[in-house]
Amino acid sequence: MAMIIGLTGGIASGKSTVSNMIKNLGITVIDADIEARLAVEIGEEAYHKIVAHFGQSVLLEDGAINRAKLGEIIFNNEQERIVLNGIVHPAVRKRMAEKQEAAIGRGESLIVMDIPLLFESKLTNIVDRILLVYVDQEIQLQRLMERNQYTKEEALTRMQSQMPLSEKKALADAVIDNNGSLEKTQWQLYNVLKEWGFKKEG
Ligand SMILES: CC(C)(COP(=O)(O)OP(=O)(O)OC[C@H]1O[C@@H](n2cnc3c(N)ncnc32)[C@H](O)[C@@H]1O)[C@@H](O)C(=O)NCCC(=O)NCCS
Ligand SMILES: Nc1ncnc2c1ncn2[C@@H]1O[C@H](COP(=O)(O)OP(=O)(O)OP(=O)(O)O)[C@@H](O)[C@H]1O
Repeated sequence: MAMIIGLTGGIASGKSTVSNMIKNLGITVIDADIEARLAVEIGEEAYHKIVAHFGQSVLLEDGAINRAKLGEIIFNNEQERIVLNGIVHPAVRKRMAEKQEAAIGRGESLIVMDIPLLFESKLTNIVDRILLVYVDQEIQLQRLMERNQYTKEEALTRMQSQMPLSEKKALADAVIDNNGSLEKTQWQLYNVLKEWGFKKEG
């Protein structure tokens, strides 16, 4: 039986950073953000539903989804966010389940699902263990503003559209504190994986 680890956190808490460390160990990581991008490519079912609801104004000249524009709408309006989630999330779940089946078929014993909204979308039942990447709110804000060149307000509206990391902390099986250096984060990751039965080869 494969063990499925749900890797979660908050926006800019360091999930991709940790997920890259996990991939470097040869473990398959299935990334919800990537699947969500693929699910809304031109021609996909979710793409058509987005255009039908949000209109042509959320499209770029080449017809692709204007992610900045759609983000502006949904991070400032909960109702619209619920509509978008309702369109995109079923397709993401389906795509992730297919990739998980394929990894199990290859005989992999540890599979990581990187799901930013694991708690918000009530997906905790699809994983065996939950690993949370945690940072303090101030650092989260600072890293998000820096990475995306957002104003403080833009960054805060995005953070506020998610469950606070302090609440997620209490619901996780293990927590990686990513306030410090990358070395400290890497060390914590090794310890958790070791505790959960992962043996590094070589
Ligand atoms: C609104 C969109 C177009 C903005 O795209 P953009 O390229 O700016 O951001 P990206 O997709 O890289 O997401 C960055 C982070 O934003 C946060 N986030 C994204 N969508 C949501 C949401 N609906 N609610 C809360 N937080 C969200 C997550 O922490 C995610 O890791 C895009 O995020 C989207 O399609 N969201 C809906 C699908 C979704 O929920 N994706 C997240 C995981 S399935
Ligand atoms: N320990 C750290 N020290 C300094 N900077 C860090 C650290 N961990 C991550 N960062 C930086 O913080 C930013 C957010 O990290 P990352 O992109 O991994 O977060 P994320 O949780 O995957 O975000 P999102 O959900 O928005 O995609 C990035 O610019 C990254 O380089």
